[in-house]
Amino acid sequence: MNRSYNDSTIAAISTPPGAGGIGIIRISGPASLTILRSLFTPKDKKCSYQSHRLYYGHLRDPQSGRIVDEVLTVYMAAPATYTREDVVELHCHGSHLVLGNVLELVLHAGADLADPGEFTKRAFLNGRIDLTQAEAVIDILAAKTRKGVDLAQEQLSGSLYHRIDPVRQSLARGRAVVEVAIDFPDEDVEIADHSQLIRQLEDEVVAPLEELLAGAGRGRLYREGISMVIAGLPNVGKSSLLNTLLQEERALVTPFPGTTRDSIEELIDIEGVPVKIVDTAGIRSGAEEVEELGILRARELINRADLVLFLVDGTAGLSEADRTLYREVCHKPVIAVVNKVDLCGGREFDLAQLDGLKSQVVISAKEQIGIAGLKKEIYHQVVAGNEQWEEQGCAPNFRHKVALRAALEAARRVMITLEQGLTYDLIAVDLQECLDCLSEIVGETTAEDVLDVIFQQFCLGK
Ligand SMILES: Nc1nc2c(c(=O)[nH]1)N(C=O)[C@@H](CNc1ccc(C(=O)N[C@@H](CCC(=O)O)C(=O)O)cc1)CN2
Ligand SMILES: Nc1nc2c(ncn2[C@@H]2O[C@H](COP(=O)(O)OP(=O)(O)OP(=O)(O)O)[C@@H](O)[C@H]2O)c(=O)[nH]1
Ligand SMILES: [Mg+2]
Repeated sequence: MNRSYNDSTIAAISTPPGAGGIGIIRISGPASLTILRSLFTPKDKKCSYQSHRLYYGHLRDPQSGRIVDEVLTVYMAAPATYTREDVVELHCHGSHLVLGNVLELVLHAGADLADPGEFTKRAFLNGRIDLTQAEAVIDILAAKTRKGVDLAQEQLSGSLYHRIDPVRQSLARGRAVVEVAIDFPDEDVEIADHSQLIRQLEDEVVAPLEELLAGAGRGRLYREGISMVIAGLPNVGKSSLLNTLLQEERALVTPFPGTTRDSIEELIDIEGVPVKIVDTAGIRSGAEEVEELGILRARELINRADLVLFLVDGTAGLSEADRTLYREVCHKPVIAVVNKVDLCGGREFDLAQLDGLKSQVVISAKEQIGIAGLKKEIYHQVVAGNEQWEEQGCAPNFRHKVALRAALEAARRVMITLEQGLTYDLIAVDLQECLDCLSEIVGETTAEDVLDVIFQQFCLGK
């Protein structure tokens, strides 16, 4: 598909701000080569700018003739480029000041500053990639774990598109059959076999859509991750556990209760799931003012958490205060973690007294005992009941999920109408509705404002 697009030439710094070895300015559009010629003095004066070849030389301010940077440049001729338009890249020294100077010259030579995501938007509008692939580019840049990157790379290579496209084809075939029946009512053209059409819808539309929808939870998990709060009485070892999970002395640890006041958040990767760990102030009554504020915040964080690690001190035994705190957190998914097992000689602590507790782990945060088991238990809790996520290939995002759901509803309506032998007009409408929802996912009928929202999530230069 080829959407129309304006014929401006755009430019941006495509490497991150700050100092780096190399910084790249990317230019896309019909004036790219003219702009290159006007700024670049190649070492080889007879250089012919063959496509996809790197050329050494200097960028100069055309007005003063002053050298702005020593560079490598590449011209890539349309359509075999990232955007399908003529593209030029200027590989400069990675100083933001140098890149700023060069960009200014490029804009002066006739380019417009690219909007965030505009290069990728052009790749989409010019039909090189579909919308799910463009979204995958965002996901690659935003992924928090290697697994997240893997899933995004799969989607970039078209995995989601290739799951949705056959469903669309099947719907289009079904629609053709129904339309013939609508167009020739007098000739008594009937859909030959309702049950066959129903079967086709079930196998080729409903089942694949259900499977894709089931993967949406997985998409959310690996994209957004979960928030896990470490909660417990003062001094049970919460900050020690944070440090051990991070393998870094991030939080202060002292033998004095009431050490942590402000909450501390850090991200770790548990089997590919981004887990935000939050260390909180130990909860107790009668604390002084500053500590009390920390405790208030701890309670808020517990309420917002996806998972609570309820930490208790294995040497001290389960106190009344522990029980009270447990009652506060037990409306959440909870793992009870018995700490300081190095001091209590591996003696298991009876947490059966805690109502409804399903999961318990024994560790030593200080001596790093039982940490692998704890991580396994965290992962188990996070995917509980969704183990099939491991095997599935696609990870639809929220936008895909909403459209998949609407498509599925429309497909089910078609089946019901067929079963009840109602009019073909109704069937045609719902088939089209289903098709439209899927076309929206891959970007063929997506409204301009939705596209804007998607591409605004990109960073500059992408
Ligand atoms: N220097 C540089 N590195 C980069 C990029 C870039 O734009 N510039 N990329 C930017 O994100 C990524 C690479 N992605 C790309 C994807 C497609 C095409 C491309 O030219 N595709 C054409 C031609 C393929 C071919 O030669 O067969 C096509 O698909 O038609 C280029 C880069 C990562 N590294
Ligand atoms: N022997 C032993 N000591 C531990 C263990 N975990 C923590 N400690 C000690 O317990 C004390 C309190 O540890 P912290 O990690 O500061 O405890 P906390 O729960 O963060 O305390 P607050 O921030 O005051 O709520 C420190 O002296 C730690 O060295 C453990 O597994 N074994
Ligand atoms: Mg602490």
